[in-house]
This record gives sequence, C-alpha cells and structure tokens, in this order.
Amino acid sequence: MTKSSELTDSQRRLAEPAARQSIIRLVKEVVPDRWKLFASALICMIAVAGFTGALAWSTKLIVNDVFVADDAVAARWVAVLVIGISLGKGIAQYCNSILSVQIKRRVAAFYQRKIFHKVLRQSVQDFAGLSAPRHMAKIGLYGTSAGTIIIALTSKFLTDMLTLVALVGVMIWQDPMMSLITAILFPAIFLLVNRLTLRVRKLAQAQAELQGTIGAAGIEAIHGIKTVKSYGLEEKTYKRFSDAIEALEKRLFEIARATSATVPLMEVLGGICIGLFVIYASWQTTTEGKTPGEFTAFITAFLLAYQPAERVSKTMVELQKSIIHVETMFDMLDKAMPDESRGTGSLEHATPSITFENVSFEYDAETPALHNVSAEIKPGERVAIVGRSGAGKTTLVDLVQGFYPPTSGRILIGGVDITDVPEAELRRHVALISQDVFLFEGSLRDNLSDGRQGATEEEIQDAANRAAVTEFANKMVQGLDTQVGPNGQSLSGGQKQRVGIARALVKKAKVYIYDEATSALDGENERAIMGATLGQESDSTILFITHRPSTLEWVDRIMVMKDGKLVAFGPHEELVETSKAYRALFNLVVSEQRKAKGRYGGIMSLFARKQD
Ligand SMILES: Nc1ncnc2c1ncn2[C@@H]1O[C@H](COP(=O)(O)OP(=O)(O)OP(=O)(O)O)[C@@H](O)[C@H]1O
Repeated sequence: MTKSSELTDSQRRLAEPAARQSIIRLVKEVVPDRWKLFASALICMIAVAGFTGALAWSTKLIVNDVFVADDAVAARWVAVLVIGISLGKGIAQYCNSILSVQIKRRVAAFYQRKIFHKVLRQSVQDFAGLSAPRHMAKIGLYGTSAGTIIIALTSKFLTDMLTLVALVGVMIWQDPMMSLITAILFPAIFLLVNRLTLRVRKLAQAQAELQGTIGAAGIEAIHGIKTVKSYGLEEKTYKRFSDAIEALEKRLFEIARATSATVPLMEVLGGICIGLFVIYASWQTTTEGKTPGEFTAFITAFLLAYQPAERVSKTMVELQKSIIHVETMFDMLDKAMPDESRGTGSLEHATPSITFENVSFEYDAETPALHNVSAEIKPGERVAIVGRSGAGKTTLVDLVQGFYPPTSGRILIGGVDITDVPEAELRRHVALISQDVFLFEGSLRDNLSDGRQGATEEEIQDAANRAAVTEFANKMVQGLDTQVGPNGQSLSGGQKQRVGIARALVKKAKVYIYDEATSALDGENERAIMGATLGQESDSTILFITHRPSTLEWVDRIMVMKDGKLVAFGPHEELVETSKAYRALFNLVVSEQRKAKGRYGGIMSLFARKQD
C-alpha cells in the first residue's frame, strides 16, 4: 500500500465514527419530538417500496397470463391491478415528497434557532475577529445541512433502500442464481463510489468558508461604502469579491466532477449485468424450461432497482457534504457558555461602589492589557478614565461589565465579586453608553424601551426629555414613533448618541459607563444633556472614558491609565500637581487643539480655573 492511500484509509477510519455519532445525535435530537411526522413519512416510504416491488412482479402476470396464455378475463384483472398499483405508488410518492419538505424545513429552523440562541449567549471574547455576514451565512448553512441529512437519511436513503429490498425480493423469488451473480457485482461499484465520497468530503470542507467570504465581501462593501469611496477602494473591494467567486466556482466544479462520476459508474455496471443476463436467460429457457414471465419480472425488477441504487450512492455523497457542516455545528452547540461557570450572586441590594483588587488581564499570552490595577470608587462617585490610545481604558470597563473575567485579581460591586454574579444580573445593574451607539430597526420609542423591560411611558418620556431626544423627536411628524431605520441610519451621529443615553437612563442602573458617549455632541448639547442626566442619576456611580477635556468638568476624580497600569488616581487639582502623566496627556491635547483650531481648548480654561 502506498503512503497516500494509507493516509486516506486512516483518515476514513478517523472520520467515520465521528460522522456516525453526529448522525445518531441528529436523529435522537429531532425524531422524538416529531415522531408523528416521521411515522407518517415511514408509512409512505414502505408503501412506495411495496408498490414498486408489486409493479415488477405484475409483469410476470402480464407476460404469462395475458400474452402467453392469451386469457382475456385475466387481461382485464391484470390491467385493473397494474392501474391500482401505479395509483397507489403515485399517491404514496406525493405524500412522501410533501412530508419531506416539511421535515427538512422544520429541522433546519430548529437548528438555526438553536445556533442563534447559542451565539447570543457566547462571551464577547468569542465575537472577536468574527465577521457578522460570514457568521450568519454559516448559521443558515448549518441548519440547512441538518435538514438535508435528515431528508437524505429518511426520505431518500430509506425509501430507496426499502424499494431495493422489495425489488431484490422479487428478483430472488424469480431467479435466485441470477440474483446471486448480480449481488456479487454490486459491491464493486460501492467501493468505487466510497472513494469518491471521501474526495467530495474534503472539497466540501472549504465550500462553507468560501461562501461566507463572498457574503462578507459584498455586505462589508455595502456597509462601509463611504470608506470604500473616500479611500478609492472600489477596485480592491471588487477584486476581493471576484477572487472569492472564482475560488468558489472552482471548488463547486471539483465537487460536481466528483459527484457526477457516480452515474456513469452505475451505467457501466448495469450494462454488464444485462449482457450477462441475456446469455443466462437464453440458456435457462432452452435447458430448464423457465417461463418468459419469470424472466420479465426479474429483468423489470433489476431495471427498476437501477434508479434507487443510483440514488443511494448519490445520497451517500450528499451526506458526506452535509455531515461536515453538522459536525461543526455540534462543536459550536457543545461549547461551554461563560454563564455556566458563574455563580448565582445578586447585586439587587449592593451599593454602587466599585473595587478593583490587583486586576490584571491578558487578551492572549502575548497581549497583556491590564497590570495590577487597584482602586476604590465610592458609591455615587463620577470618575473619568483617561489615558493614551491603547492604555487599557476600554478593557477596564469591559471587565466591569463582565465581558471578560480578569486573568487575576477581582472586581467587586458593592462588595460582591462580579464573577459570582450571573451575566444577566450583572448587565441589569450596569449600563453602557458607547461612542458607536447601536440602534435596532424600529421606532425611537422601541429603542428607548429596550433599556428595561416593563419601563412605563412616563419613564421613557422622562429619559427622552433628559437626554434631549424629545428636542429633535418633536420636530419629526411621528415624534417618538418615528422609525430609525437599520442601526438608526436615519439619525445623525449626535442624535444616535442622545438615544443611546436615553436608553441607558431608562435602565435605571447602579453603574453607568460613558465610553466617549458624547463625542458626537457639540459642547452646548453635551453640557445640557450631562447637566440633566447627572443631576438626577445622583445615586449611580458613573465612569467616563474620555479624551475630551470638557467631560472632566463633570467628574469627582480621574483615573490615569498608562500601558495597562493605573498610574494616578485623584481629583483634577491634585493630579495637576502630582502626576506627570496627567499633565503630559492634556498638554498633548492642548497642543493638538491649538494646531487644529488655532486657539486654546477647554482643558486650558479648566486648568486656569482650577489653578486659580
Ligand atoms: N480584542 C482584543 N484582542 C487583543 N488585544 C486587544 C483587544 N482589544 C484591545 N486589545 C489590546 O489591549 C490593549 C488595551 O486596549 P484598550 O482598547 O483597552 O485601550 P484604550 O485605552 O481603550 O484605547 P482607545 O482610547 O484607543 O480606545 C491594547 O494594546 C490593545 O491593542
């Protein structure tokens, strides 16, 4: 045996138990809850197989009783019988097809829902580097593959196998010897087909990836059309799309080549069998006195067996393609969810203090993002987190929201370690207002009420007033019922930020995190909104990530981050005196503002005011 064929054999041995297990699991998960549907389909399949066998057998009556015996009465009965069998088979086939479509859709929908539910529960870490369109394409594909396997197994494979059993039964009944010869030739083709299925399996592995790449390239271009146009990336984007299409085309062609080879193989075998049969039949008639009806029934059964046998081998190939997707789907469904390892603590009665106890965090072994951060934030305190880009500000607040667990150390809210609190409970008490506000398609009111389930109309109106959403909504004909479009595309950046702030206010959280949340607002609007929101949110603790000096007017203390470390923490006046990093940070802002605007920015007046 050559080295490569040894490799193929071992791959086959490795792959088969996993594939079998996935099929068994699939059947166990979908059949019990839909047993009535499957039982009805099984009855139809048995009927199709039985009627096909009966049709083959009826040719013996046609030849012997109608043509050889020339019996007119028998001819009428045989005609009624053949019509009855054909009608029965037609009805059973029709019902089987309808049930197949129903089963396939239900199974696909069942798994698509299941995967999407799982995806939503994944940790934020699992979404890193994920392309949304590609991921969605995969969800669709995995669900459809599960449906395809179930249909391949039941409607196609089982119907064809039952039909084969019925036809082989007729063949053995008519001529056991010839049936034996045919049975020896059959395994030869299955060996050949098996080799083909392994090849198709390998080719199919990359097909899903390629389909996702096409979707991603197209959807990303549409989403990012402004960037594409302003940087002149049309050619590059087009090339990416075009390359992906070409690669997929090649892969599909290779799969089609491998799949199509099964049909000619079956035809060659069929031809050999018929040739042998003709020689054998003439010898049997002259020496053994067999009737022509028996041969006709045998050959009809053999010819009728050709199609289901061909379909069985094709179905095997189809199964190989889909099984890869289903195996990946099960891996995804079996992945442990972050919440499963969390405790059952509650923050209901916790005060909104935040304690960082020697918190360190690494995204991966090579990327340490936080080192030994320790700080105590009092309930109701307003704290700004400042630092250069990449200093670890976002990472720190992501940890407060439980998106990632600290690599070492602890974060406590009101004395409760947040890793002991279920994710949903933690998120109920911590609200994030980010720079890139994401709005769902629907009305302004729908988006505000997403803040908290069961929020009253008064609470929504109050939040809308405080975040100055009412101000622009009143200018729209439908007010708060105005539709915002997908991701709020009919609103300006500043309007989206106001909706984001109002939505967070509806939440009534213990801890608010403003991540550059007012970056798209002008100074006057920021002042008005912050005045209105902070004034009334006095019990909540608020963290501001900011590069904007004007935001510092609203805070009690400032955390200065540098290279993942907390290098200073105190009120502005103290930091100006004691922290070189703080001074350096804002001097930089001043010089940049001076260059950009030719005048002194907000922080200089702030410095002047405080220093006075
Ligand atoms: N998902 C991630 N995977 C790997 N490394 C990351 C990830 N997110 C951030 N980092 C790295 O962690 C460090 C801290 O990043 P972080 O986003 O917390 O900084 P930041 O202070 O919020 O920066 P900015 O002001 O630019 O938003 C950086 O070195 C960054 O490259």
